[in-house]
Amino acid sequence: MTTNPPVRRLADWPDGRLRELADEHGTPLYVIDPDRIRENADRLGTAFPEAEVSYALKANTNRAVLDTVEQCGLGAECASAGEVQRAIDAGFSGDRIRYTAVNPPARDLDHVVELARGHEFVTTIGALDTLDRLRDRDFAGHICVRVNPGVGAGHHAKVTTGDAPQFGIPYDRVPDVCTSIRTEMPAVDLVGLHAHAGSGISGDDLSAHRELVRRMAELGRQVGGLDFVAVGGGFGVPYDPEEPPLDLDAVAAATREAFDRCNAQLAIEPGRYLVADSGVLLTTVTAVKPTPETPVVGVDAGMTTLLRPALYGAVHEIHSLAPDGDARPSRSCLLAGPICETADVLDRNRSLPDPRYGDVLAVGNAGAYGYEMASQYNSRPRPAVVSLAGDRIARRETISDLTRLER
Ligand SMILES: Cc1ncc(COP(=O)(O)O)c(C=O)c1O
Ligand SMILES: N[C@@H](CCCC[NH3+])C(=O)O
Repeated sequence: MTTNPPVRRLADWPDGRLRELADEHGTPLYVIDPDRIRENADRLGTAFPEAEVSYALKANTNRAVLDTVEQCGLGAECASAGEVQRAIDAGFSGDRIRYTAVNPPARDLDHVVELARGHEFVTTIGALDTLDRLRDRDFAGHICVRVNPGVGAGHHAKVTTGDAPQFGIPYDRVPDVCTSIRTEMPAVDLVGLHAHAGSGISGDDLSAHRELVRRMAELGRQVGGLDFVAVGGGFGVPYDPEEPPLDLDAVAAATREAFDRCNAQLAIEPGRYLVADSGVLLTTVTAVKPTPETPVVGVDAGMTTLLRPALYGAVHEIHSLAPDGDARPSRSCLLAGPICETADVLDRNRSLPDPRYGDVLAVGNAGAYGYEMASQYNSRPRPAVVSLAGDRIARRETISDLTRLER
């Protein structure tokens, strides 16, 4: 059974403290609560006691986040040489790191092969020629094969990976590929299989998750002699306040049942589930423009701060932190950021206590794929990140940072 609340909604954050942080550090500002990451890690560990749980770094690579995850004893699933380096720097030992190479650039392989000599982590290949490229670099070590399971799931087609051809070796070819690795490549040790259905799995699409796990267990039995079979991450969190939280015990039960009779260890690699509700984004109202239809409310966080609404049409919970908000009438508004793109809209129809210039708004579930996908487009410096306790865990970029890399 789970031991702590399965979701932290925006209303559970301390408004007064968020206002203080906005005053002290300015906005846009990401606020991260490491305690919530620990609670999420505990809940995963309780639901999946038999599994090796690795954090998918791509959700949030801030060093304070990685330190917290490392202290929780989880592993690190890395998508690039940069993420492997970050994991090592944060103290993850090689046996807790897995590098999942997706069409890896040569520079990534150079760096990773060098790191693997000292740290002996597992490298997951999604194409046979990646193995040839590793051998060209005298790679010797642990290999895992990424499978394209032909089963996808996710909150949006853009993040549904299990049936996308660019990820993994087609399911039916995997046994032969594993045989040739074992017979023709003595320097590498095949230790696992891996697949990932996609990101943002909700209670409704558990059937896809179950089918992926079933297929992977079958493959694990067929290939045999493996240390682990990884069935990916993708556990969703409710962005809509009305949506119930993912029933983690039900996901674990479905996984266990489908993984039946596979001798290898079950491995999972959630990103979003660990960090999404550990973070909020604070943004300030910079303009209120009456229009004949929905009034436009300008805010200082745009698609360069939080890309998810523009990229996926994602809808995040948004609250006003105005101290007198309860006394104001509600108004529907279009919340737009400061970027010269029509897509730069946080929400087209959001009801808020009559927004006024200077109000601070809080955006929920911003701990995953928020800061991580921020950019400097329109020459907007990236925001600061602070912990709920007030530690500055990433400084705000300045205008001079924008040209730091240029001659
Ligand atoms: C290979 C792999 N593992 C793990 C994850 C983590 O996904 P999520 O953050 O949805 O748990 C992803 C992202 O979708 C991924 O591509
Ligand atoms: N960036 C996506 C998740 C992608 C996961 C990467 N495989 C999101 O914000 O929902």
